[in-house]
Amino acid sequence: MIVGVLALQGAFIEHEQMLRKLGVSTVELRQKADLQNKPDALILPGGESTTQGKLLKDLGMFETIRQWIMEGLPVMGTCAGMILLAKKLSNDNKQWLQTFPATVRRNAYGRQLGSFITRAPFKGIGEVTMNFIRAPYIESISPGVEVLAEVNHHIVAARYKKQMILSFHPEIGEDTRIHKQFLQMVTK
Ligand SMILES: NC(=O)CC[C@H](N)C(=O)O
Repeated sequence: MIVGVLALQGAFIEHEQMLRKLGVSTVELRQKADLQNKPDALILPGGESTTQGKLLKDLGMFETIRQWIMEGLPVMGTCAGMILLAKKLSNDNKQWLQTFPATVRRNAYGRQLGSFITRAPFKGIGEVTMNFIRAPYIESISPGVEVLAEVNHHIVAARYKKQMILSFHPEIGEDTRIHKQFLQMVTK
């Protein structure tokens, strides 16, 4: 299995390290030429969604990646990645790939003081540590979306078909269980 990690900006190296720990090969997607071979799954890392979205378009990568996801390529979007996948953003008039039928709020915990760590249950795993960094959360979901985790009554992780979105950063720390769950979704 080869997982493509979008490597334009943000926390992509940490995802690659997690996957390496799990014995999975990765390929960095940095430019259009990197999309010649379709990977078995995709990770859209945290970072700054506007920058990432613009780069995807400017580099001519946007349509291929959107098409791949629409065709069912499994994808995990964390933080900025969640924003890129959301069908709608409640507090931003931009929109990006729009493949995940949910409304997401950017910088939902505030811009400056919006970073924190907590522990909460994650469906199918149990309690996990969650690192929030100027994170979004999910304000509403469409039918067919499965909630995977909630913190303070806000949805912070969800799944729709082969797409998984997370408000927090599962690539921080030593816990590989969320990546493992994602890989199970890829192989099923
Ligand atoms: N850690 C993150 O990915 C933060 C996301 C960032 N606040 C954005 O709106 O793009």
